[in-house]
Amino acid sequence: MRKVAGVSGIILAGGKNARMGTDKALLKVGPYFIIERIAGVLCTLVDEILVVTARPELYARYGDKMVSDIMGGHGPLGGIHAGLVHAAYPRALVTACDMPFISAGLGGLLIRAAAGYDAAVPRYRGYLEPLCAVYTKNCIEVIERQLARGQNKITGFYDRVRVRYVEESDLRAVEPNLEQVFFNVNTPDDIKKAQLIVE
Ligand SMILES: Nc1nc2c(ncn2[C@@H]2O[C@H](COP(=O)(O)OP(=O)(O)OP(=O)(O)O)[C@@H](O)[C@H]2O)c(=O)[nH]1
Repeated sequence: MRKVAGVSGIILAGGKNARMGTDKALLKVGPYFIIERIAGVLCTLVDEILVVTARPELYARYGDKMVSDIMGGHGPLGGIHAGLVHAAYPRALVTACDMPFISAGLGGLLIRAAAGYDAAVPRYRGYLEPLCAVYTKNCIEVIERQLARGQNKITGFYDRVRVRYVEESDLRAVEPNLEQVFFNVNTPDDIKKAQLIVE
């Protein structure tokens, strides 16, 4: 796959991991840590990788820049905001740090779909997947205003920017196993499921 120039990659790794009880991103699925798998896919697509985390010492080897939330305590949307502010490029492919099976096919499709829009967000089985999506710096200001109102819902600002919703038929054209690519690990049981997939 050819890289689209001028795109950042943002890995959100600032969560509490309460359900897992340990850092999800540093659990292994197959021979690789989850964050290692994600960084391996992102580096085929983007020109820099930012990890948004309060613990840079854990993740330094998986990104070019370690950055912290600027508006902390707002959950993943605070991480998206900080990533966009610190990104060197106007567009960013954003992923959670707990999605072991994200693919270059999906990421590439989202980057291409975002052309002419402020964001590109997949919709799978009727649900948006805002933690595996492309956002541009045009979103920064509206996110700031939303967070300042104490509203942390990731999709809460979508009606104020131009969002390209990437529908299931388009997603399937590049990625037949959508259930797998959007799978995220939250609990010890999820890790067992992920292991079964790679075995
Ligand atoms: N930068 C940043 N990332 C966050 C924050 N909260 C969650 N994330 C990330 O957003 C993604 C989804 O997080 P969740 O699974 O909803 O929450 P979590 O805190 O990781 O896990 P739980 O504590 O079990 O809910 C993961 O990649 C998290 O690391 C935050 O406040 N800041």
